[in-house]
Amino acid sequence: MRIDVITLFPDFIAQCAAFGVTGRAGERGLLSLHGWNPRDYAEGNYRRVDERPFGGGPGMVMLIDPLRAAIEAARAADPVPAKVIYLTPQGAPLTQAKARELAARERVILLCGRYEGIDERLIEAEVDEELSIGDYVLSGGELAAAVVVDAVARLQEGALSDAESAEQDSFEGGVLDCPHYTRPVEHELGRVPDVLLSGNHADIARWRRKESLGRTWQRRPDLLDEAALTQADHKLLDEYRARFAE
Ligand SMILES: NC(=O)c1ccc(NC2CCCC2)nc1
Repeated sequence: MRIDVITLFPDFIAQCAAFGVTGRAGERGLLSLHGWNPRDYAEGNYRRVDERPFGGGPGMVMLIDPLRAAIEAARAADPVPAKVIYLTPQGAPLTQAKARELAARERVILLCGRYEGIDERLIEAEVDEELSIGDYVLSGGELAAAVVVDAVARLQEGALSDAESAEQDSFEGGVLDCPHYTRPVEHELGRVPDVLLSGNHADIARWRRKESLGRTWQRRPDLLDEAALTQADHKLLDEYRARFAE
């Protein structure tokens, strides 16, 4: 997968993707990341990329032309067509399902704004989708872009070893992850649940599913409504809830 990022701070994105799973995905040729700086396409002595907003008000707005030229340069760098995604609080929420959809694409161009945002005419003309990583405001779209890069990189085939498999992801199947334990079995903070030591894989899978469902019920009941629960799931959830009825 190829990701082009339009940003005033290309090094920022390169650094975010240089470590761990994203770094390894790059080394394995599973993901290629390219930064395009609108300032390289800005004209005039000061190479302006922003200007004051019409209608007054605080802050600055990013100019159309440097952004448009950077997007065109990114498009021209590879024959594969790419959708342009603008990271903004006004965007659709990024979910694991959306991450999987993006991870299946050959190319994506991520557009990062700064200041108060970008001229609306550029959004209308060049942006295919607007995405938000959460309901809060950041000083730039770069952190949101880095989150998207991470979420799609780990989903590239071969990015995660079997031990790290994305199949058991939190939100996989729309429910939260179960608790995880490792050695030592006994610790001053407590003991590992016996079922996980039993070697009985059916019991372990059942316990993990029950914990995932139970935690989702407790912490994110909104997700539970969306998740397609089987009859067996409902039984597990009843068992989990029974703990609190006593
Ligand atoms: N929640 C988010 O995904 C998000 C994205 C961009 C942003 N700030 C950018 C947007 C235009 C100027 C700064 N803040 C928040």
